[in-house]
Amino acid sequence: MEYFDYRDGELFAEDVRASELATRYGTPCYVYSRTALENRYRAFDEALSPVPHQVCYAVKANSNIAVLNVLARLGSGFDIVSGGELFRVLRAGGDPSKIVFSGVGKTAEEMRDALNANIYCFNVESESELHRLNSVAHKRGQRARIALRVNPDVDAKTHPYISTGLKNNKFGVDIAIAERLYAEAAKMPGIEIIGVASHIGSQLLDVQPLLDAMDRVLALIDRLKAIGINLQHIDVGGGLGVRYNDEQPLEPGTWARALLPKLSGRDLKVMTEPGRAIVGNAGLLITRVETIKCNNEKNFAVIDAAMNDLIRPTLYQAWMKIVRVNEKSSAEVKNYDIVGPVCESGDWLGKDRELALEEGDLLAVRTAGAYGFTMASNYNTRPRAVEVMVDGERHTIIRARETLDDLVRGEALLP
Ligand SMILES: Cc1ncc(COP(=O)(O)O)c(C=O)c1O
Ligand SMILES: N[C@@H](CCCC[NH3+])C(=O)O
Repeated sequence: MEYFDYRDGELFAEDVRASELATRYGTPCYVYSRTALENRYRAFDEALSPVPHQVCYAVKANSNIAVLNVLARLGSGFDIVSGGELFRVLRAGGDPSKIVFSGVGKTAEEMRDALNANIYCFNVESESELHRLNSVAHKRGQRARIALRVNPDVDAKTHPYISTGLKNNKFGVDIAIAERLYAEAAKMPGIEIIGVASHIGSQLLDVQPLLDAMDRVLALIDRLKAIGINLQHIDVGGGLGVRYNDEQPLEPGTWARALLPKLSGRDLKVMTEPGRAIVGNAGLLITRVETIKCNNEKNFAVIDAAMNDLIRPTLYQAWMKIVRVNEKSSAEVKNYDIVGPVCESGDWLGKDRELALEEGDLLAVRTAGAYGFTMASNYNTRPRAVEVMVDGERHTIIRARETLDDLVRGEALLP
């Protein structure tokens, strides 16, 4: 199902004209579809329905509290990586008993906050973290429920910046030492072992690396059983990709049908942490062409969105689809680099795009719901964009555009 589709040549977000949103809220403007979010969450929930499971949406992909709230209402849990994300989930009405806390550098303060909230599980990523968590929890007279996030050393075949399950990545505990660490954890007074986790990378299109990782994790689970450590859950991570261009994404149903048979006969709850696959195609970024210019026979369309709004193209050389909001144009089709106003040559959202453009035209960057706004910055003292949620014919601001005062908040002149 398409949530952002053309009707009579005009791009709609659900039942609202994208041009109406641009006029009403200004540009650049992130727009999310509530129906898309809900349907994508349900696709994961239903795919895992044959087994006890919990979908924990990865907050980093899009952490707006309205997005989190829509998912929390459907029963979603959350995968967090910071005290800030914990705060957001709680503010959004998320259930702490469905929170898993990943991340390689949890501070003692973050651990205390998460213990205070009584989250479901810490995904421990190093030996040092295990000792720190034990000591923080024990001092409070608590036991922290943990899974070790193991690094299974499989190649997820994705961009090196978003691959996380290889030996040379900083994530997780080397699976070769996991058994020893579990045995040590079993003796720690501040630790209760409940599971195991792995997450091998993002924008995965092939199920095989996920199956390979699972085989290694299941072998570990068997070794642990042999030494008397029985786990309650396996967290298979997130990472399913979406279609930016012509990729064939791995659908939740296909993924689950490949994964679940491996678990038959095992009494394990399945946890998963999808981010991009839930929000990626639930969002787009509307932007306006400010200036058309030609340098040395190269055409540039300078838009009012920039690398500070959407850094994926320049950071990962990610190809993101850029379309006209109004398909019709009397302008000549030319080859453009679509660039922002930021003072960096790397400030581009698309290169070599064949488009008919005039100054003032509206464009939309598709599949911008994941790792879009959450990676935005204020570089060049640019206020971050407004975020809007559409639900049928309704539309609401879920984050106001930043003001100039917002940008200097907390700064001070010398006395
Ligand atoms: C531990 C963990 N879980 C879940 C995710 C979500 O990944 P994705 O958005 O690719 O589903 C990430 C990010 O890659 C992660 O590091
Ligand atoms: N930010 C990355 C994904 C990061 C995954 C985090 N573990 C992207 O936009 O593709």
